[in-house]
Amino acid sequence: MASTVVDDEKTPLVPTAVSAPGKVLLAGGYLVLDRAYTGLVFGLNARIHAVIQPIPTGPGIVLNEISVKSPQFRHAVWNYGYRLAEREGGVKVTQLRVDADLALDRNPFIETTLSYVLSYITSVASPIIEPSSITIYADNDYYSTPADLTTATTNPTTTSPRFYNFNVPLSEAHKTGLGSSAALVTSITAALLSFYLPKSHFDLLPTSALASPSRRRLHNLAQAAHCAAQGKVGSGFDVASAVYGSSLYRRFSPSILSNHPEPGSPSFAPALVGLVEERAADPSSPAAITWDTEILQDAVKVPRGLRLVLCDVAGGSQTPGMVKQVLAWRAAQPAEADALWTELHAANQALAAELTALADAQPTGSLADDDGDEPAALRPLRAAFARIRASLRAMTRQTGVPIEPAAQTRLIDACEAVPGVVGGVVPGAGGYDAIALLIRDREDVVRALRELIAGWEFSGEEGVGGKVSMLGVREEMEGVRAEEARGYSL
Ligand SMILES: Nc1ncnc2c1ncn2[C@@H]1O[C@H](COP(=O)(O)OP(=O)(O)OP(=O)(O)O)[C@@H](O)[C@H]1O
Ligand SMILES: C[C@@](O)(CCOP(=O)(O)O)CC(=O)O
Repeated sequence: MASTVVDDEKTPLVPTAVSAPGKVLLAGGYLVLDRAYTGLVFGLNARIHAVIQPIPTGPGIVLNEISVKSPQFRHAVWNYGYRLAEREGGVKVTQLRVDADLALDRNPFIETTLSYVLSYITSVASPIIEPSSITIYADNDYYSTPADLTTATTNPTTTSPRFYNFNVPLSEAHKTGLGSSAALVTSITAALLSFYLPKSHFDLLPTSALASPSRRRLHNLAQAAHCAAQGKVGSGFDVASAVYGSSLYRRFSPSILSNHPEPGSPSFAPALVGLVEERAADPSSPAAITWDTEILQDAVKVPRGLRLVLCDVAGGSQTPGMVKQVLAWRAAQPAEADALWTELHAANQALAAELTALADAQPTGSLADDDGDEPAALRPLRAAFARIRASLRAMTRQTGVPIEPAAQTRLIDACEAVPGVVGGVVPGAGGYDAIALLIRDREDVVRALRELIAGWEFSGEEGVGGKVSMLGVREEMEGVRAEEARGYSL
């Protein structure tokens, strides 16, 4: 364990908690990788929470250690030592062994985030980082719930725990695809910045302000850390929605991140500050970087009385492989791809426009109100979903990649036939992972859908099969937010 003797004058650090939402890319999968197009992304009411607190030490001694744990999972403890690297290389973070006999179980998202955020903090504030411990809590819908937990929580004599103890190692948990890594990186980044930096430099309030410089720095830093941990520069819609919540999203130019130095390499720290604060790294470097991300919060709304529903399809798809194949096809067939991309983009825009128009036109009343037949106002929305699905099926046929495969077509068709279901799509990259539905927000509609899904035997063309389950999540407009640090426990 690394230790350093320092001055005993310290500013007291106070326990701090932050949460960031998961996401669903309702429309714009693949297209959003290209700045010419946008994605319609909704934040979800399933959040990842990070609670950070000081580790008490004896007078005059500072341990250079940050410990992170995720108590919902077995053996999910990661301890890190840190030190300033030479030649402005930032903070070097090294995982410490919890037990000499156990192999190191690395968590690249946590390790990379620590090295990015500590490098930034030591560059703009004190070079001394006091030790801390971080606890992660994930809302239950991020992972499929084992049957025994479901049974326990449906038993009327027990109350459902806010955060399940999944009682398996994280590597064995089945993710439901809500963007756990982006919400994790965003909440840890925001927690560290709030904890170590003075309010004058970083303040998460006010919660929604697009113009907030703190939120913008958080976005830039979390995107950089997430891409580095993933080992690739994706569109970043998941981190953007973790920070800003639901929006019509246009990605940043990939070149902003693709040439960034590695942690530990000379000048990593000033380059990172330049990237986060959008100023030239030093007087001799070229112009300042400006993130060209576009986040239109007002262009995304859900009309009163409607809600999103997500269903998890057991089995799942390998998204990275699908993305590679689709992009390779697009490069090989530019004319065909252009036509397809143009039509799908128009269909996606039409859905966003219909949702917003309907939300703005309904300042009172609710589309869930029961006055006999389904409101005629929902017809254009149905048409918008149908148009998107037609394009996604064309994409499936032309690329040969199972974006909306026949098994998903059958499932979405069946859901759309339930009265009160307005429309459905395969979200994100599509495939066998999930479906997203827009429904009238009524008990009877949810019940009918639940019954259909409970009895549904999913059987895909590629041997993918299993059960479908309805998640307990819905859309939420708000992005990252400060939480009350007291009161978190399993
Ligand atoms: N509760 C958690 N505690 C600690 N680390 C976590 C937790 N949840 C996720 N992670 C980290 O995030 C990784 C999963 O990230 P990945 O990008 O593969 O999934 P995702 O973001 O949920 O998926 P998708 O992009 O399909 O929505 C895990 O391997 C782990 O490193
Ligand atoms: C295919 C892509 O556009 C969306 C992938 O979304 P998801 O992980 O399936 O939710 C990739 C990306 O935007 O980075």
